[in-house]
Amino acid sequence: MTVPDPKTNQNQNNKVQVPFLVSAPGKVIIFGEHSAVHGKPAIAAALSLRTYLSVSKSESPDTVSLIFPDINFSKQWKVSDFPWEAAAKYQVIPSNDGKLNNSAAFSKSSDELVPELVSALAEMLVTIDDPTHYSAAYAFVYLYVNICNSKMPGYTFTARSTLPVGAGLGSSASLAVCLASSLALIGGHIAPASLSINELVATDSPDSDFIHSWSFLAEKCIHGNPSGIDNAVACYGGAVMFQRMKSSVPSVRTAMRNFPPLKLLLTNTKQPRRTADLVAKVSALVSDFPKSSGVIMDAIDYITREGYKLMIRPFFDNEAKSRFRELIRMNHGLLVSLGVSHPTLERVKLCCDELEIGDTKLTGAGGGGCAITLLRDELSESTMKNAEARLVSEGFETFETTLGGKGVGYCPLDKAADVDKFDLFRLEDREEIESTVGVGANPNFWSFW
Ligand SMILES: Nc1ncnc2c1ncn2[C@@H]1O[C@H](COP(=O)(O)OP(=O)(O)OP(=O)(O)O)[C@@H](O)[C@H]1O
Ligand SMILES: C[C@@](O)(CCO)CC(=O)[O-]
Ligand SMILES: [Mg+2]
Repeated sequence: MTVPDPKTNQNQNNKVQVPFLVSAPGKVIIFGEHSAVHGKPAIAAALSLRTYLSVSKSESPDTVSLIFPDINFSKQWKVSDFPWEAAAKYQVIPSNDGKLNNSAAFSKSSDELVPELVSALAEMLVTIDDPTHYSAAYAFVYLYVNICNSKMPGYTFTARSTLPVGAGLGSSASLAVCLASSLALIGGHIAPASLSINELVATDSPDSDFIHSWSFLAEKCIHGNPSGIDNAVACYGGAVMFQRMKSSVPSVRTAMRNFPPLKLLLTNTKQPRRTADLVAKVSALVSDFPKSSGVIMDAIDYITREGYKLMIRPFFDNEAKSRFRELIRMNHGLLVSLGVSHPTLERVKLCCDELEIGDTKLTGAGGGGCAITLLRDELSESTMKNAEARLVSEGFETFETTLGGKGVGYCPLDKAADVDKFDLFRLEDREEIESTVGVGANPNFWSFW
């Protein structure tokens, strides 16, 4: 983490030049969604589908603007509308000797939202009725007052995803990581990223840890009670085994460097749902039926650990693959018993079972959203084409993606011409976003923390 000038709260070295872009990946949970919230381990990997966010100076210097076309939402505030005084009591501002002058607040704010600040921010959000809009704006204003300050000029934040939003692939966490990284850059708390796509990171950097801790709070604004797995993957990338610990003990995140090349089909049911509702539903079940639901959570725990053992074997051979598919099938059944499947997800599963292409489970919070099918090896191209055509004819959408990619990234927009060319708002669709700014199609534009 860099040390900002205490007067301006801006880092003098490596100061970011506006405009710029940041980006973070979505994720797929292989085992352990929902049980992860209740302290069990889960396994997830970063997707090549990502969220992109641009920061530019607002036309009017005292206006902060959000432009979120994927959810049909835009909003403006005046810089002076933000509750800076309330924020100052809890804000973490590193002093120039590099120590946190409010370290108690830092450790508190790094895993809990500050209730006084939440109520001070409520007034800025009163006119927003739609929960989708509300949660995205809430995450933004919470981070903005904590990470930025009243002396900074107004900026415009535009976000676009190549991920389906609210469909189980971690769109909220990838937005949370984009917000945390962009605000940390303009607040002068971190330096622009410098690692190229092929450089390996031996240990987490303080800058990525800073982004990670604030993205967790943004996820809290969106989800209520996240385990932290989604924003950890969106921030650090790769594949992980993750376990949330009891409060005050940090979560355990074990990078899985030899993640086997899984052949997955991703199917979006297009059934809308909110992770916040599904997490609350499972928590209610846990408190109504602690013993029965506890046994289900324990079974998912064993499945995840069995899956982990198979995945870290030096050879992910045919025997490992067939055991792995059994685990996928069992994990889905247990999620059904927790009440988080949906008729559309069951239709995807039925379709894949009938076509005998592999084993299917819901991924992410369920209730709609996406399913993953771990495909059998020997499937021909025409079998796969027919299967995808059948899923599409039933109203679903299939995705091709690769697993285990990079975490949060940064792309400077040096020339004025870049600003028009990379105007996220104007880009037509996922394909155009990917081909114009995408990390996959343009790896040389991007650096990573
Ligand atoms: N591109 C985006 N633009 C604006 N807001 C977004 C975007 N992506 C995600 N969000 C915010 O995140 C919310 C969706 O988060 P939610 O956790 O319900 O689904 P998810 O993250 O896609 O799935 P899961 O949590 O199961 O992986 C949206 O309602 C919106 O508030
Ligand atoms: C449902 C859940 O387990 C995964 C959502 O992607 C919630 C979480 O872990 O935060
Ligand atoms: Mg989410």
